[in-house]
Amino acid sequence: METGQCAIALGSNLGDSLGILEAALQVLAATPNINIQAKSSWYQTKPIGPPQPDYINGCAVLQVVALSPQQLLEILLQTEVKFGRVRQERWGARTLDIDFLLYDDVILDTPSLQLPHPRMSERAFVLVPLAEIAPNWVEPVSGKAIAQLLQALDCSGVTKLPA
Ligand SMILES: Nc1ncnc2c1ncn2[C@@H]1O[C@H](COP(=O)(O)OP(=O)(O)OP(=O)(O)O)[C@@H](O)[C@H]1O
Ligand SMILES: Nc1nc2c(c(=O)[nH]1)N=C(CO)CN2
Repeated sequence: METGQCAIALGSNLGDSLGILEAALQVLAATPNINIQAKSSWYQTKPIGPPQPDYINGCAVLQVVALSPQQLLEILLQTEVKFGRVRQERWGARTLDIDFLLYDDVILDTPSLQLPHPRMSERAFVLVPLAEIAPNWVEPVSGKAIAQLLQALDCSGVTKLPA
């Protein structure tokens, strides 16, 4: 059966963020046709957007079997809902945000799903953890590897948490 490699970013800045993020990864690991191949450290990050508490962010690489990009997005959105995500202000505080970053070298531009995630390359809170687990993955729009994209960013607001 067809397999794919996907990268996701997770973030939380409301409630027991670390507990929520770990539990979300467990839910994904227990989902049929999804295997977690790598998981980054967690990072405390300064909020981008409106004033709000610091976030905890991290990334994971998933191997998926017989799941289209749209099907994986649905699973990620359902997982957000499970952890009480209520959609409010754009870029405002949330218990769980999961962004779908990459699916192999797929480029997609539909109303419900854009791949690669269009804002990933400008976000140190995404690229720092992703570079830890997938530094050589080439972002297909820029043609640049994650580690190379990261060199252009200011990472001063991103602090690794102890394991
Ligand atoms: N690559 C993607 N990952 C996640 N959601 C996406 C993606 N591309 C499009 N979407 C759509 O965007 C919506 C998610 O928006 P959401 O409110 O989570 O954005 P945000 O997290 O506030 O902002 P940002 O997208 O800048 O991280 C989803 O309903 C989904 O259909
Ligand atoms: N540091 C940080 N800032 C953010 C984040 C996030 O995950 N981390 N998510 C946002 C909404 O997508 C808006 N701002």
